[in-house]
Amino acid sequence: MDVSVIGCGYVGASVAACFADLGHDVVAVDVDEERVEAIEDGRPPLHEPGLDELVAANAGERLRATTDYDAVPDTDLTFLAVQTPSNDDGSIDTSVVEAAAGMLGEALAGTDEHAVVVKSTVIPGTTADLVAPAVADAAGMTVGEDLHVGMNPEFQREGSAVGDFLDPDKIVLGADGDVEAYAALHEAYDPLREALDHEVPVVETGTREAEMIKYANNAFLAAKVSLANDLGNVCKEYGVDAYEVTDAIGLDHRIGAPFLRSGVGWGGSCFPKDVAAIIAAARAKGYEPELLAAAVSINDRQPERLLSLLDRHVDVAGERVAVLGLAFKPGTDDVRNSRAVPTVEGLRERGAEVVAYDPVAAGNMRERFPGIEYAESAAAALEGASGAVVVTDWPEFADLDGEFDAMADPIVVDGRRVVERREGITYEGLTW
Ligand SMILES: NC(=O)C1=CN([C@@H]2O[C@H](COP(=O)(O)OP(=O)(O)OC[C@H]3O[C@@H](n4cnc5c(N)ncnc54)[C@H](O)[C@@H]3O)[C@@H](O)[C@H]2O)C=CC1
Ligand SMILES: O=C(O)[C@H]1O[C@H](OP(=O)(O)OP(=O)(O)OC[C@H]2O[C@@H](n3ccc(=O)[nH]c3=O)[C@H](O)[C@@H]2O)[C@H](O)[C@@H](O)[C@@H]1O
Repeated sequence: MDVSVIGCGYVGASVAACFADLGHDVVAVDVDEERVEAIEDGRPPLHEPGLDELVAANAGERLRATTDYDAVPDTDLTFLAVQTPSNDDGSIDTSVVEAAAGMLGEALAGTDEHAVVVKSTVIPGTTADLVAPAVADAAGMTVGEDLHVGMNPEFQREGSAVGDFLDPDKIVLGADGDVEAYAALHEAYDPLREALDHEVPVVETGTREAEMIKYANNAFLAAKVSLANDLGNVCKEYGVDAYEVTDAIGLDHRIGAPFLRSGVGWGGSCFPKDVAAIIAAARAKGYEPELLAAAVSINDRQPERLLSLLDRHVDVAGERVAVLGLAFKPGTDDVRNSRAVPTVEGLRERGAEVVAYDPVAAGNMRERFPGIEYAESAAAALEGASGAVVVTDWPEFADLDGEFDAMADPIVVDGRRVVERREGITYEGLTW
């Protein structure tokens, strides 16, 4: 099948490379020349484990990249995978999707038939009410006749995007009853399902439902972590180990073990953006989503709770304090909405001299905080520090041991339950 993917970011690049590897002829389109050049040269346009091999293996053959939309009409199906950032009030900014839909429509003018599928995360109604008319008007096509429109949300995580795409828990196909759109999506996904040794549930639904499934999925997971944090904060007040509690409740199949790790909270490019967007969308309709709003405020509070535990042991004004971990989660250099940002801000407000360490994310955090010190290793960050806070659960922090002896005052406040408690350090867990 000939497939085009608009947008070569985290989602678009991995989706394009995976579909090519599964045997489709894929053309990836982006306005960013560097990303296009990278793919054309056989290099991944961004860091994502496994993407390098897939791009190298398929570039120049089943995977091509271009800045030119003229390549699109030769394909049968186009996925729109451009960014959907937040407006200042948290609502979704659809201007990039709308612009891409218009460009796509212009390129499709004169085409006999085409399927357009939104992969970006968008508020219910965006596909049917904004994208479909934008493409149809620019192309001079008619939705449901020669233009088939669908919505296929993506559930991959950063750091495991390729693996998640190739072995999904579910495939959601929204197409408002358009048989041709469902058929095109099935044709795209059939090789993936055939390559697996187990069945993948395929949910055929409407475009609004598909859009909402994506938000509900992220909102549920974010709220699950916030509930674990809320309960964890209660545990801490009572001297109860929240991890023993969540390990036990996670055994109840109705609860499930994943996403119960309490600590300094959730960050990244998606949970904060998507929870804010669905809250804003609810409010726009006059509904107050109280539980989701509480999930956000609990999340916003956790970094300050982390620092207040440090305050119990040391007045950090004028003192060197180590921040271990800057990425929003391990396995990535992404610092967008990382809990390290409010943590560093809180330390600086207290007058601390911050020395930060992250195995890969220091470069990105330097753009946000150029004025703090960045250490080359956790050991170097800890040396002479009067306190340390752990913000990211990088596995290497679990191996720290004698390094704490070089601290001026070995106070360790762990926001991720990754450091081993040991003799000789004053250890505080955020929720244990
Ligand atoms: N990052 C992730 O792990 C996940 C993201 N999503 C959703 O997928 C969507 C895309 O996210 P990312 O890939 O992270 O974004 P990104 O910002 O990494 O990539 C978007 C790409 O689209 C390109 N682009 C923008 N306008 C264009 C146009 N008119 N024509 C062609 N290319 C254009 C940009 O240059 C950029 O390379 C968002 O809605 C996001 O919420 C969904 C699941 C996972
Ligand atoms: O829409 C998206 O873009 C993606 O958002 C998340 O993926 P991602 O943000 O890459 O990372 P997660 O592994 O979900 O972690 C998100 C945040 O939650 C935190 N978290 C996660 C799990 C947990 O138990 N505790 C916890 O604090 C992590 O530290 C991290 O800051 C979802 O897991 C993906 O399914 C979704 O496709």
